[in-house]
Amino acid sequence: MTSEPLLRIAGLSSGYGRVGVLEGVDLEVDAREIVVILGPNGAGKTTLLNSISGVARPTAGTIHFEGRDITGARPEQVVRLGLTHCPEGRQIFQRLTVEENLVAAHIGRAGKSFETLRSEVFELFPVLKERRNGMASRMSGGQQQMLAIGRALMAEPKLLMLDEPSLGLAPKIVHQIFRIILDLSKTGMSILLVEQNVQLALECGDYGYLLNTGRVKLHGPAQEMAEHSALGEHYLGGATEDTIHV
Ligand SMILES: Nc1ncnc2c1ncn2[C@@H]1O[C@H](COP(=O)(O)OP(=O)(O)OP(=O)(O)O)[C@@H](O)[C@H]1O
Repeated sequence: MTSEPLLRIAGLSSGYGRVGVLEGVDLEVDAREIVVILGPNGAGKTTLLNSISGVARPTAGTIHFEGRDITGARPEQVVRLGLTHCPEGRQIFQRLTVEENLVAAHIGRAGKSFETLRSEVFELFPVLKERRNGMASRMSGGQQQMLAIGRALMAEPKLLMLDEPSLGLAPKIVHQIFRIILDLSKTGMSILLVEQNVQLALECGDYGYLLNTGRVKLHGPAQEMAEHSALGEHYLGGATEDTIHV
């Protein structure tokens, strides 16, 4: 018997108001898995995360999390179920301190206290502990990204959705962020990762999906995706019509 995936998306169409973006997207994330979503600008990657987290409204299809139908659920309901979205662009409170940012992100979802969660975040990102009383706006881009991930972790996610965590960061910091993603996965957390850094994302991930013009164009185990010639074609605009399962 095959077990139910942690997240199961079937035939999802979604967008903003009358603007349709996604069409017929099928995607699954298993427990402890790192699933990577790739695709050129405007492909619909962020819209997919927004649809799961309740920011964009699905117009067709279903989203199940731990077997529960969450299609069209509100963001605060989704996060309470253990699905946390760390959005693109490090959306942190610039005028609050590191500590205050973490306090504001704590929703008291499950069993762990604020202090325990904060210690876990500080262990993962020692620099946040060092700068706990410093203003977020005074930190570097990499440190702000760490704080954004730290904030997401304060909600105790079972599935963490990360939207382009490496965007605009120096290579050394990017590697550090990917190392953290792997470490989080080892703790049993599932990760849904949107990335423009294709090579690194597929090295780190278990399974990949390529989106283009709101549809899944290619999907398969990360290693096989990395070797697939169609991956480059989609980035260069030579899209094929059907979904390829590698
Ligand atoms: N709030 C919005 N209202 C209307 N249209 C939107 C909104 N946000 C995004 N779009 C449109 O939806 C389409 C997909 O955008 P989306 O941000 O999901 O793509 P993406 O793959 O994440 O791209 P990028 O890598 O550039 O962030 C684009 O055509 C974009 O203009």
